[in-house]
Amino acid sequence: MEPPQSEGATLGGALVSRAVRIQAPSMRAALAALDGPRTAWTAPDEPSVVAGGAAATLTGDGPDRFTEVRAAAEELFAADDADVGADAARPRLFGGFAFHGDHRAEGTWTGFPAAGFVLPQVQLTFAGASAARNGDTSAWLTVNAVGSEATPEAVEARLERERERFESLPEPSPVAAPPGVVSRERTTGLEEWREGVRAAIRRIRAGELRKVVLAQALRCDLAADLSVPDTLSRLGERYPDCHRFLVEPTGPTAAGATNCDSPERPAFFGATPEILVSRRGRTVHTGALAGTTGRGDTPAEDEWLAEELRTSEKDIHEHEIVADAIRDQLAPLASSVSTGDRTVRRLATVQHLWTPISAELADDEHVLSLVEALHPTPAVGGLPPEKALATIRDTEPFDRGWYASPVGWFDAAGNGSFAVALRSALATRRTATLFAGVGVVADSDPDREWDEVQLKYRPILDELERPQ
Ligand SMILES: C=C(O[C@@H]1C=C(C(=O)O)C=C[C@H]1O)C(=O)O
Repeated sequence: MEPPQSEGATLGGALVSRAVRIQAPSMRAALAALDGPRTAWTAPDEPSVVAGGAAATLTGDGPDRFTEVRAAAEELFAADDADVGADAARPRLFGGFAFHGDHRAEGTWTGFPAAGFVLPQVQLTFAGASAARNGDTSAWLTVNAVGSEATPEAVEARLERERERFESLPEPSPVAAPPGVVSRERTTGLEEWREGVRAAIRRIRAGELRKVVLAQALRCDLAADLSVPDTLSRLGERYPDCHRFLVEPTGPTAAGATNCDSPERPAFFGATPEILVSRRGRTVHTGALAGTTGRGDTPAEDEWLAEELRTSEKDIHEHEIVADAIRDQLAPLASSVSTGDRTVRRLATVQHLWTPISAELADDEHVLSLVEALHPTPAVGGLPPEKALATIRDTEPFDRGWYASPVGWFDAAGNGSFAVALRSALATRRTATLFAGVGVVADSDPDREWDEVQLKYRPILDELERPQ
C-alpha cells in the first residue's frame, strides 16, 4: 500500500504512535533488517536513530518548499495520538532538501525531491554513548501509522511484532570489508577545474562576489555490492564526532526501482563534520566550519599544518565570511547570539577552522525557519548568495542534488537537528557518486583547491576502496 503523500494537502486520518523500550539490537543489524525507505541519523550529542518504512511522506517544491513541508507536518501532527512514554521515542520526520531551490528530481537524483521527509513506520532510538557507558543498553522502538486504517489496536499489535523481531535479531555478521573500486570517472578534469576557479577568482576580484564554493563529483564503479549499514558502521569508527546520515528515496528512482526494498534503490549517505542548526526550545546551536588543511604524517607535521591554518589570512577571511553570514541570518530571529573561539577541528583526514555559534530565539521559531534562513551558508554556497548560486550553476557540470544540503529531523514541537550533507555519496548497489567542494576567495590557488577536493573525497573513498 502506498503511504499517504502530502504537499500541503490533507492526509486523511490521524497519526497514531506507540513505543516500547526494548533490549537494544546492534544498530547495524537493525538497519539491515528494516524495510525501505531507510533512515539513519547519528549525531555526537543525540540519541541515534535508525528507521524504516514510510507511514507518511511529505514533499515540497520550489522556493516555498520549507513552508510547504512545515504546513504539511503541522497538519500531520495536529491530530496525533502519540502515546510514547519518552521524549526520545516521539514521532519525528526525517529527510532534507536539495541544494538548489529549483531542483528537479531527475537523472541520478530521481526520487529525491526539492524537499522530502518521511514519518517512518518503525523507528529505533538508541540511548547514546553516555547512557551505554552507564550500562543502559536499551533502545526505544516506536511504531507510527497514519490514515484511516491507523488504529491504536493495529499499531499496538505491530509494536509487539516488531519488538519480538528486533529482540531476536541474530548476532550481526562481522562488518564487511569495503567493496573495492574498479573504475572511476571525474565530472571535472584538472584543466576545466583550473578554468572554473580562475573565472570565479576574476569575478571576485571584479567585486561581483566575495566567495563561492565550487564542487566536483567522482563516480565510482564498485567491485562488489555495497552494504550501507556496514559502510556507516565503519564511518562511525573513524568519524565518531561527525554526523552520519542515510536517506533513501520514497518514490520511483533513476534505476527504475519502485519497490522500497529493491537492491537497486539509491542511498544518499555520509559522515559530515558540519552542523547546520539544532533547535531545542528557544536555544539554537550552529557554527562556522570553513578553511581546510590536511593531516600530517607525524604529530609535529600535524601541528605545523594546524598552526599554518590557524594563522592563514586567506583561510581566516574565507572562514569569517561564513561566521558573519550565520550571525547576520540569526540576528533578526534571536534575542542574543554568542560566538565561541575560533579553533582548529581535527578529523581523521582533514583539519578545519571551526567557530561555535549559539543563539537564544526571541520567539518560538520552527527549526525549518532556521534551516531556511541559514541554507546555504557561505561554507557551501558563497556570498552574496544569489551571485554565488549563479556562479555554481555556470561552473559545475553536474547536479548537486542533495549534496551540501540540510539533512536531519524535526518533531511536532518544531525542535530538530540538521547537518550539511558533506563527505557524502549517492550510491546504488554497484556505483557510488562522491561529492566534494572548496571555498574560493580572491587569493585561492586552483591547484591547491584541487588537492583539497581530493582530500575531501577520502572519508567516503576510504570506505569504498579495498586497502592496498
Ligand atoms: C564543501 C565542502 O566543505 C566545506 C568547505 C570547507 C572549506 O572550503 O574549507 C570546509 C568545510 C565545509 O564547510 C565539502 O566537504 O564538500
